[in-house]
Amino acid sequence: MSNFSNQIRASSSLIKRLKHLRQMSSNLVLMQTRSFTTTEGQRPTMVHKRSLDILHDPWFNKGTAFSMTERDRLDLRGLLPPNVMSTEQQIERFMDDLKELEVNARDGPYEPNALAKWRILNRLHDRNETMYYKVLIANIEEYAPIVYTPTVGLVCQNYSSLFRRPRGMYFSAADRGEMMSMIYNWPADQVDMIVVTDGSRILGLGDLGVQGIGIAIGKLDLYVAAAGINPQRVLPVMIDVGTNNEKLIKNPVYLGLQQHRLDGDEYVAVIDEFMNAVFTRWPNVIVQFEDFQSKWAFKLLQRYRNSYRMFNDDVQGTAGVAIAGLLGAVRAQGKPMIDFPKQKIVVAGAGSAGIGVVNAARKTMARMLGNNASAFESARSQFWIVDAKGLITEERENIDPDATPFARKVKETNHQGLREGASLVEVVQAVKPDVLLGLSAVGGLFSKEVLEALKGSTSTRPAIFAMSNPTTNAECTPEEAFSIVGENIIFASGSPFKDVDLGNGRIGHCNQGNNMYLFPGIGLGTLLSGSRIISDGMLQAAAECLAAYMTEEEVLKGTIYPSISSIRDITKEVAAAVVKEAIEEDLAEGYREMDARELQKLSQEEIVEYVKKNMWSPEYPTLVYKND
Ligand SMILES: NC(=O)c1ccc[n+]([C@@H]2O[C@H](COP(=O)([O-])OP(=O)(O)OC[C@H]3O[C@@H](n4cnc5c(N)ncnc54)[C@H](O)[C@@H]3O)[C@@H](O)[C@H]2O)c1
Ligand SMILES: O=C(O)C[C@H](O)C(=O)O
Ligand SMILES: [Mg+2]
Repeated sequence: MSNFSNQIRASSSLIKRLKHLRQMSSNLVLMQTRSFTTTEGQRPTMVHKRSLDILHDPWFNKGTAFSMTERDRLDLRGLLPPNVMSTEQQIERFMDDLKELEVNARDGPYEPNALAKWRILNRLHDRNETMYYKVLIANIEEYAPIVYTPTVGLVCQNYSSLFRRPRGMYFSAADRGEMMSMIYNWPADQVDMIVVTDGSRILGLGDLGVQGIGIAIGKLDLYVAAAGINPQRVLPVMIDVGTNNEKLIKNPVYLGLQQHRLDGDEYVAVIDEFMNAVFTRWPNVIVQFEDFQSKWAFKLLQRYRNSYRMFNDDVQGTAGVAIAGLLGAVRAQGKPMIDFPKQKIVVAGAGSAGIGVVNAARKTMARMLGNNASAFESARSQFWIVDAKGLITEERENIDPDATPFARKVKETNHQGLREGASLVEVVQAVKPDVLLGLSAVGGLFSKEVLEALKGSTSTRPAIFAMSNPTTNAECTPEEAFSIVGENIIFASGSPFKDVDLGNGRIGHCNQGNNMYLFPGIGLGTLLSGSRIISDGMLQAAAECLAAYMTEEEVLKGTIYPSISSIRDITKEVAAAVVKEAIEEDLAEGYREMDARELQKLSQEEIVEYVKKNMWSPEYPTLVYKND
């Protein structure tokens, strides 16, 4: 009996325990269901789309809020900026932007509605590419300053707020080991042109991190508008290795990795992995490096230029544009170009752009002087380089190896009454240069004192190149240059300025000395020649073509660069010059049905025609549905 009652007691307690367990598990289910309901709001939605088709579908798009798992499973990895955001952060970003609209729209004193114009154009770009490029090409003079320099700088500064629909690809430090598979998330089978930046030096605006993608987009707009590269075959890329901009690291709505930049071998490994991935998928692509800080610009150029089809626009494109302008300035003095090696040139700025220019200018001078060792040595002495620490001489401590060949010798500086670290004013006063060229990113560096000193120039027509971007970083304005130095000068700036009214119907012409006159033609010419690399000769041919584009009459009037309204024509000519040089150097391997042997047979006119025929124009094709 006791056994029986014991059994009853045991089984009733078992039943109780079971009941309790059931209750607990049903509570758990309830809790799970509740928590599921509160965090997600609904059961998963089944989608039959992937990749850009989701991002472009307003029903499904979550923008930066796609989780990493979703990004992986929906083939979105790399198509969005790396920072995964909550809905609250997204809304904060949107509201900030909406409320700041009026304050942010202005770009300097000239353009009160710059950002508003950019937004309208950008929306058109998202909806209808053909129409966008038709508008851009037909109005290039008016809208290049919006989609490109200078407003693109303001766009990059505000990109975390302005970001709407993603464009291009993002590879981040967190994607190491994944890039080869991520590159296949890009929906186009063929890509001809990539512009890549790591955002470390955007124009003269410093480290803008992931927001620098705007500059790659702006450069590719010119590739399409000026060079006729098919917009379906361009790819803007941002390599986000972090940022050293503390404001961005602390900004809750920043779109990029909120960590300091990778450096050293770790950094190089990321860029190597990216290059390997893109050239594996698209062996014929051309990669333009843009706005990398000088520290890496030269190193990466040397690392890749003999094995990949790549170039650095800030180092090589800028150098070519500056040489064309410098040769124009010689002609504008009524002298033959061959007099270039006699020019005394003071350069303010020893970064990727400044050093790129002096290296190329020295080589050009040396070639004119006979292209031997003594010519090369004598060309060196035509340059005086001033950086943030003043004149660079042999006595400079920890001198940057890229600047070393241009360090002035102590004997020379003593002779001129100069010394290590002499100020820009002192250098201009002592040297009395023919040319004062600024690539310093310091707005107003060519102060009243500096320009006054330039009045002592020994040139009959001194030239001022205020090449830093954007507008606020120009070393001086054309008004300052013409009013202080005199009417008989040559003036060029990196960002566009209006011509100056000198009174009595005379105008002071303001040239735009920007690498936009070369990079589209360098890219197009390389593509159409099928050259495996971009040689010095091809770059030189591009620069000489730009220099020769201006007539004697134009140059004598002070116009040393073409108007942007003819950028499509000048790009065609530059591309043809690049193709021709590639053929002459036996680098041209051909493009599509035009093989290397066919290319060899083309005359100069036929090369130009070949280039013209291969430039894409924005026309609607007839679309036909194909069910495969
Ligand atoms: N017009 C164009 O086509 C074109 C092309 C490339 C670059 N840029 C412009 O050139 C500028 C520089 O680019 P970067 O890549 O060489 O940048 P960078 O930061 O590497 O170099 C800037 C250089 O300027 C020097 N500098 C700073 N303050 C100075 C001062 N007070 N006096 C003299 N020198 C000073 C620095 O020491 C450094 O050597 C940027 O504004 C960029 O937009 C223009
Ligand atoms: O982007 C430009 O307008 C020119 C140049 O590449 C720059 O970095 O300033
Ligand atoms: Mg640049």
